[in-house]
Amino acid sequence: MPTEPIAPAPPGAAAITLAGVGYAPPGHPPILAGIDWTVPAGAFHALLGRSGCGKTTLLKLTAGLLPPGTGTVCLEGRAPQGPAEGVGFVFQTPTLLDWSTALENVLLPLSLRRGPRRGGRDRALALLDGLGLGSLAGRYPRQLSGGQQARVAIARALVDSPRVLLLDEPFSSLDALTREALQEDLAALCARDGVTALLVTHDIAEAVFLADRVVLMAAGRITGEVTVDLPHPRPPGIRYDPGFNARCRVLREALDRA
Ligand SMILES: Nc1ncnc2c1ncn2[C@@H]1O[C@H](COP(=O)(O)OP(=O)(O)OP(=O)(O)O)[C@@H](O)[C@H]1O
Repeated sequence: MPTEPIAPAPPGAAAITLAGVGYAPPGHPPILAGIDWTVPAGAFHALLGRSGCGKTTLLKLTAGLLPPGTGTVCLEGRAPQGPAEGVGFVFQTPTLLDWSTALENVLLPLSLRRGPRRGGRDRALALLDGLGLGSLAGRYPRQLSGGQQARVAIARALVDSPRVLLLDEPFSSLDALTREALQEDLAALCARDGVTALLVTHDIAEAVFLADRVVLMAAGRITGEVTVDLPHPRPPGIRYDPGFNARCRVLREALDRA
């Protein structure tokens, strides 16, 4: 059934709200309990925690891919019900279609929804170009490196001009230099388009580089929140700044305590 278009949330209004959210898979103990979290429109929040603490489960609930057992999830003013217009998702692995070119993969969300929109191809090519893949648009995934495939996945998530981007450790399989380059591209694209982003990561420096606010999670509960009061988007050189490293240390110590 077609859904009504949703007006973008004004800057500062809540784009994502989780209230008292808990989840237990059928026949299993709870993975998440008592999650309260608000992401304002246009903000970039990161969810940081050790492997297995429940980060991916929380992102799936936010996207509407899982229903909450308790509490409520509100994404742009409504309860999410699976993939929705205005919401982009980047998974842990690029999950590209092997038989489609990079450009065709980027255009996929438009083709699935209502056929390629006017200007969709131009936007896809511009995104690929902006991510350094302008000359590789006609290549198939097997002809691309892991980092290039990750870039295609980001372009695909952005092609429909999402207002909200949900990212699940999108760079975790990449080498450090490629990861940093992609973090810089992502920060620039989100800042340029005013996208609200929620990034799941276990990389402390990645959270500090990208996020305005970092939420810490352990054993299915939020254990702390830290505001990252650094300029946004951050210049690459900030990684060598003592203030950047001090914030990484604060998060590291908070994770150790959790
Ligand atoms: N469908 C399920 N049934 C039972 N247990 C599950 C199910 N899905 C996840 N779990 C368990 O819930 C916990 C949280 O899983 P989740 O994938 O959310 O963690 P995560 O923090 O994203 O981990 P990672 O950083 O390793 O990706 C894990 O212990 C996992 O084994």
